[in-house]
Amino acid sequence: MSAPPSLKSPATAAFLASPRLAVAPRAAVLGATAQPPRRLSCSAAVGAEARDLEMSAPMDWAARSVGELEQATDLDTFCMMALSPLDGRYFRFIKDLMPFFSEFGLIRYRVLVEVKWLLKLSQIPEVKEVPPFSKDAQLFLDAIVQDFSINDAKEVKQIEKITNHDVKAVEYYLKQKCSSNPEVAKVLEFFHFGCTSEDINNLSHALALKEGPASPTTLGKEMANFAARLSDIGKSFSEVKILGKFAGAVGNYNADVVAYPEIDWPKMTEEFVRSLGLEFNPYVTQIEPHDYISKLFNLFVQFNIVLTDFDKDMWTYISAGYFKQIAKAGEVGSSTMPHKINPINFENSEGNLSVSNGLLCTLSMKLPISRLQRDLTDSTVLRNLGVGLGHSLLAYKATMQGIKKLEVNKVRLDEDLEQTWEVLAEPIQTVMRRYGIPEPYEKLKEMTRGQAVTKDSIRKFIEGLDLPEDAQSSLLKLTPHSYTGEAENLAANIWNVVDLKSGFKIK
Ligand SMILES: O=C(O)C[C@H](Nc1ncnc2c1ncn2[C@@H]1O[C@H](COP(=O)(O)O)[C@@H](O)[C@H]1O)C(=O)O
Repeated sequence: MSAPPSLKSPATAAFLASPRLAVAPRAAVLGATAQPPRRLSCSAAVGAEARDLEMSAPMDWAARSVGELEQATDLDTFCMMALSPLDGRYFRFIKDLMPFFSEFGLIRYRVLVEVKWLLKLSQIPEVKEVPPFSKDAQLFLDAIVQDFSINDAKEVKQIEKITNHDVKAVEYYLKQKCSSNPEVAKVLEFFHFGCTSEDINNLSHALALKEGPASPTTLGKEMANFAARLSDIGKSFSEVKILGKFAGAVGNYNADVVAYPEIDWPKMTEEFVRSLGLEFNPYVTQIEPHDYISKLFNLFVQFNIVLTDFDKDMWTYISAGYFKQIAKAGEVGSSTMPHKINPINFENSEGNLSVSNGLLCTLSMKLPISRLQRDLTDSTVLRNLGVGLGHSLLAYKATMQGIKKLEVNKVRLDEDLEQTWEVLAEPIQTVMRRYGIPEPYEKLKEMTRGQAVTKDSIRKFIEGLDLPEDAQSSLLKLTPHSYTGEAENLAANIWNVVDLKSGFKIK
């Protein structure tokens, strides 16, 4: 790779012109393969005789598999070897998040912000050194963002190997890329003008969060209580403002003000941040303080806690037989019990919600803390935004999949209700209180204690009560099946509180 043409300092140019970081030959990296496998020995006493067991150290197969991975060009090999289950086993469920939260995504957003900032500068009359671009030059710059590919991101990574500064690498990449356009080539030094890296980074992360999180809809229409709880939290997502800063290295526009004192920088940068569709945070240090990410993730955590409660209830209903799971031909429930269909989707969801909340809590507790102007601890931590959200997305998909497989087991529900006539003790007692019959609770206790409560025993008890005729006849009509109060109406009216259209939008 040649040095970016815009680099004027001889020292920097010489540094950049120096050979690329030497990549160690594969054999050296995998040095272990070249050596004979180490032997581990241990003693084991078996009865009276003790003998040495010799085991091959795992280095040979491990190194071989890393070698295969390094040579691989197919997705299956990468998935097979991924350390994170999100990137491997569950790749197909969360791949939609990857363009936003991967290394590629971050680089692409940085390119977008740098290009848009150059375009913004060209529209500020006081910045005469960057005159408005012609239509062609604008199209050229837009195309850099629109057509930005994984190969382009790889070019940026090559530059980063030399700079060891990931944001600077993007700036050099753009300078290199734009040197072929005569109009843009004249203003290359205005890429990253007046910016600190964090001006670019915070907007990139904010855009990823704004465009990336999936929008789960309501879960379980018939589960009205959960739908209402989840929807209530869901509405709060839209109240979190995704914020951006662009105020330079200490949050005061120091360098910008010296270069162009006549410009109203807070106003100009607010316009810029808003033009990206983000809210503006004027009170910042070198970094946007990340409080909004904390708020957002705390909401995800709360949402995930309710969903965990839902998953556990569904698991319990299934195990009680209230729901059947529709079997899919070819699928195996248990390797040893052929009849079994486990509630694996709800279990997968519960597990991933737990992993997700662990990560989201860590992120939300860590990110708002940075020493003085900033420390760089957030840089590496922020690379995990997508991991936390990825486990959530995986869980939401698993719950949805679980719900799709369910079938209400009416026979089982009827059986259960038929055996629980004692539930009518509550309404009978309440009607007795209303009509002033003394000691209603005690009388029912006496009737139900130590005896099976049946349809007949309940009927006999009601007939023996001194109640107005209509109250008595409505009690006689009551069955465990019909003792459901307003449940049906409440379930039907759930759409008054659950708004599927705007429930989960993030501003
Ligand atoms: O505008 C600036 O750069 C100001 C500078 N602060 C920095 N701001 C943002 N990024 C910086 C900063 N410093 C380093 N780096 C680069 O961040 C990268 C950190 O890598 P990782 O820990 O893997 O996330 C890694 O690429 C680092 O090189 C300061 O002097 O305070």
